[in-house]
Amino acid sequence: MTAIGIYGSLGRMGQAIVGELSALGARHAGGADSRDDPAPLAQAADVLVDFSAPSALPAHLAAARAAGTPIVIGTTGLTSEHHALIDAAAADIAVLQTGNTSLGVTLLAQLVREAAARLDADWDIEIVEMHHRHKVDAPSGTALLLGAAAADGRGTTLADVSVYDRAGVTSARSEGTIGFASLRGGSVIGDHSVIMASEGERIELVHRADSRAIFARGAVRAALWLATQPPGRYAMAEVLGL
Ligand SMILES: NC(=O)C1=CN([C@@H]2O[C@H](COP(=O)(O)OP(=O)(O)OC[C@H]3O[C@@H](n4cnc5c(N)ncnc54)[C@H](OP(=O)(O)O)[C@@H]3O)[C@@H](O)[C@H]2O)C=CC1
Ligand SMILES: O=C(O)C1=N[C@H](C(=O)O)C[C@H](O)C1
Repeated sequence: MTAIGIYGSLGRMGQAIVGELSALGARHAGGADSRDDPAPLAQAADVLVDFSAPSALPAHLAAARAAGTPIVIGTTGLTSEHHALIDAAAADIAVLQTGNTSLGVTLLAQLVREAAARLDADWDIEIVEMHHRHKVDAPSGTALLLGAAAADGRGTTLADVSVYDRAGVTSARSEGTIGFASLRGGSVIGDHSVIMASEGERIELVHRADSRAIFARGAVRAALWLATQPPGRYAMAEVLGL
């Protein structure tokens, strides 16, 4: 039985993952949180999952790499420096990083890419997300993932077309940009809307998470799949065969 180690094991996601392990045929190899040395867990586990904090990612990746243990990274709020570290680690171990491990969002990203590819640039794309009051990063990792899919569908990159803040802006919307809005409040697990708006009509592609179990099940499925892969950087769509 595959032993899964959890970085961030006492958090909301860590606890949700613990609750899904046995039903999916996995074993709990243990957990590590902010006061723990990440190395022993990396050595004890067949595969790791990380749902902790961006500041912890360099140490978690280094421990996984030193132990030769594959790692699923679900932590969001990552910078380009974090992504460079992930690419470097993927030379030695199997790594899967995603802002959302759910089946629904993985499929939604493909629908968004397809819609953006088919619609002209005069269809404005805006992404709205809402999460619980405890969330610390914005926009959400999922919003960024969906924005990247839309930009990819249009043959560009999110870095070139994203607009994260319109406070104080006095000019009209620039064609081809992708805008983001983040709402925070209460206990909302995670809602995302990709709005494509043209003159006289509007398409809205929406995903609503009712439970963290969808992320936890996706993370465990990803870990079980990743445990058998050679070194490289992988995506959720490969796990789910989408
Ligand atoms: N990809 C996906 O599908 C999803 C991703 N997420 C992301 O997962 C992350 C965690 O979310 P959530 O569980 O709600 O957050 P919580 O705040 O509930 O849990 C975070 C956990 O990480 C631990 N942690 C914090 N800092 C460190 C550190 N420096 N080293 C080791 N462990 C640390 C905390 O331990 P301690 O209490 O000791 O500080 C805690 O156990 C977020 O980035 C979130 O956006 C969430 C849902 C789905
Ligand atoms: O912090 C959360 O809770 C979530 N984070 C992920 C994100 O940033 O997109 C995934 C999910 O929406 C819940």
